[in-house]
Amino acid sequence: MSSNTDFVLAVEDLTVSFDGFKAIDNLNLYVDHNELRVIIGPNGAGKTTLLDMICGKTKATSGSIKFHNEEMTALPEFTRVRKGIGRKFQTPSIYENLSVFQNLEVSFPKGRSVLGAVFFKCTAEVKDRVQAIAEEIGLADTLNTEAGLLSHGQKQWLEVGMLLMQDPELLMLDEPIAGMSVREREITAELLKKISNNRSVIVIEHDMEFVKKIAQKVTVMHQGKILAEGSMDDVQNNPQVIEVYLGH
Ligand SMILES: Nc1ncnc2c1ncn2[C@@H]1O[C@H](COP(=O)(O)OP(=O)(O)OP(=O)(O)O)[C@@H](O)[C@H]1O
Repeated sequence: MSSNTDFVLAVEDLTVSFDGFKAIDNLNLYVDHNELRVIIGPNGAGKTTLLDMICGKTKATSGSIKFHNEEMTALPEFTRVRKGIGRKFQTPSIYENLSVFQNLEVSFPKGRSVLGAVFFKCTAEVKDRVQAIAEEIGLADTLNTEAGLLSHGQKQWLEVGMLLMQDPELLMLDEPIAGMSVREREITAELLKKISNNRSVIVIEHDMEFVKKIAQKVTVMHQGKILAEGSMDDVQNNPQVIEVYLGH
């Protein structure tokens, strides 16, 4: 299949092998503008590896990753970030000793380094941006709180906010609700729906209750390939999906 310029992300014939083992095997994936895509599949299916390859952490053995029709495979991770690919890892990387405000402030593209932030002049533009993002992630009332004092869920939302400060067009999250309470999961579902109103979001998730809450289109991976793709109903009723994943 040839690349399609209408997609935010077009992954084609993507393969990575580790000592001959193909963790991603000739995979094609297309993500639309403002789409919230959920990727599910058994352990070892290659979900995390796929996100690692899109963000540039893992190099492809072969194949293509196009972001806005621009080939990404040869670009380093930081260049992909600059171009608008944001990735949230499972372990939070917030600065515990800085306030919520400061964490967001240092994530603004111009003042990204922590050292730089000490001397960083807080312009009105940055302040407005911090305020808007803090409201979006539900932390507007905790701007002066030290990040280390936040609840687990709040820390995760702060990290999402730090990524949003860079205004990514594609945001990828790996198991965003791990360790969260029921209430925090509900808030996270709403947050993900909200942020996908004006950007594309890819979420890897194992918790099917959560997937049902947020899913538009679901991609099921198995052995480095796509096993099925479609609505929640489609994939839930797919016998192959039940066999390799949902039936367990
Ligand atoms: N750097 C690497 N070197 C060798 N093998 C790797 C490497 N990274 C991943 N793998 C292997 O590739 C396969 C896919 O792993 P991956 O973590 O992407 O799966 P996953 O679908 O995210 O699983 P989980 O749901 O458990 O997180 C696994 O068999 C894993 O051991």
